[in-house]
Order: sequence, then C-alpha cells, then structure tokens
Amino acid sequence: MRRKLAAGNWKMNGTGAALAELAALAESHSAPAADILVCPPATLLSRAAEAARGIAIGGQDCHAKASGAHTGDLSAAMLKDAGASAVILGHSERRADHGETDAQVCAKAEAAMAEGLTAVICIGETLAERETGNTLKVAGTQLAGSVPANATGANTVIAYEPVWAIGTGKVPTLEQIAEVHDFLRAELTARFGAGTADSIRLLYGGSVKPSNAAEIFAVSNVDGALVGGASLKAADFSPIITALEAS
Ligand SMILES: O=C(CO)COP(=O)(O)O
Repeated sequence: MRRKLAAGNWKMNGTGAALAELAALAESHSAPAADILVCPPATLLSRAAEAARGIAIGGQDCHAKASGAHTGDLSAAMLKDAGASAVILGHSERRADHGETDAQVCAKAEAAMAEGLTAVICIGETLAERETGNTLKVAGTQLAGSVPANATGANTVIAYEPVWAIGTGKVPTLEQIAEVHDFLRAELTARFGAGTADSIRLLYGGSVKPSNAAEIFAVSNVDGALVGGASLKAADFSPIITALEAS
C-alpha cells in the first residue's frame, strides 16, 4: 500500500517570514496520516528544516554533479546538508526557463538518489500537445527519459503536472487525470515490474485547491498532490492535507 504524499512547491516565493506558515502547518499536522513535504526556496532550507518538526523538507532542483565550477548551482549533497530529504526535479518551469532535457533530469535524479534524497520527478504535456492528441506520448517519453533505471518507491515520486493547469485555475477532468495516471502506472509496470511500479507514488499537480482536492484524490492511481500556490499558506494547504488523509 502506498502512503499518500502531500507535497508543496513554494517556487520562488518566501523569505524568512514565510516560515511561520510552515510552523503553523506542522502544528496542525503533528501526526499526519499522509506524508507531508514542503519545498521552499533554497535560501530557506535549513531554517525550514528547523521549523518543520516532522514535515519533510525538499529542494526544487539540484545539479547532476557533486561539486565544482557551476556558479549558482547546488548539489544534492548541499541540499541534504541543509536538511532536505527530497528534491523536485524536471519541473516544467525549469524545463521551460532553463531548457532542461529528460536526460539532464535523469542525471540529476541519479545524483539525488546517490545522496539518499527522494527525487520528485515532474512530467506533463503543454496545451498544444494535449490538443493535438499527444498527451500520453509526451508523458511516456518524459517518463522513460527522466526516470533512472534504479528507481524504487523509496527514492522516486512521479508528479504529473499538465503545463496548462499550473497556476491557471484550469484542471483536467477527473477522467483525463485517471487516464494519464493509469497509463503512467502501466508504463512503470512494463519497465520495472509490478512490485516496484506499485510502490512508486504518482502525484497530480496543477491548480490543486481545497475546493477540488477531495475529488482529485479519489481518482485511480492518484497518490497525492504537488501543490504550488495553495501550499504557500497553511490555511490553504492544511485542508488539502486533510482531504488526502481522508481519501
Ligand atoms: O507547479 C505546480 C506545483 O509544482 C502547481 O502549481 P499550482 O498549484 O500553483 O497550479
């Protein structure tokens, strides 16, 4: 049985004052029935790890190399040293803003896993790709190219985030979410076998809110959510976590 996971991606939001939201979240979810992960900006990682009390902390990217001449980048070991136990990789905003390819995401995931971090690997189609009937093709290609061969339920989480649903208030239909998640599970089964595939959690991401969380969490093969905007305030993220615990 996969343990559910509520993950928050703060993106490029938050200074020290935002840690009060994390402390409030930890306070109201001291013994959660689902895993909770918050990924703040890297500048807040070590302070977040102190404020989080039981909530896991993650980075939003890491470099594929362990160290060296890569100005502005962070290695997986640095994230771990700052208190992270996970890292989001291949988010569509990084694929778009920094031209990250599946192969680069895969190399980053390998580096993260080598440090004992859980790689939260993001995939998802653009609106143009959906409208031309290529959703599953894109999801399959990204999955195959971005997920390392040594993926397990312990070191890998997959987040399906349709690009057109991120920050837009637009959400796929429940049937559309089910279609992609069922497909991803089948693809993982074909590649890794049922045992490993059944242990890897599949998150949905894109405009998840307290008002739509419960119906999304009832969808087949949805093991939780990767939440952007609604993870910034404890008052929004908390009811999403509660809905996941009840699912
Ligand atoms: O990109 C996302 C999480 O990684 C989703 O963002 P929103 O929840 O703000 O749509």
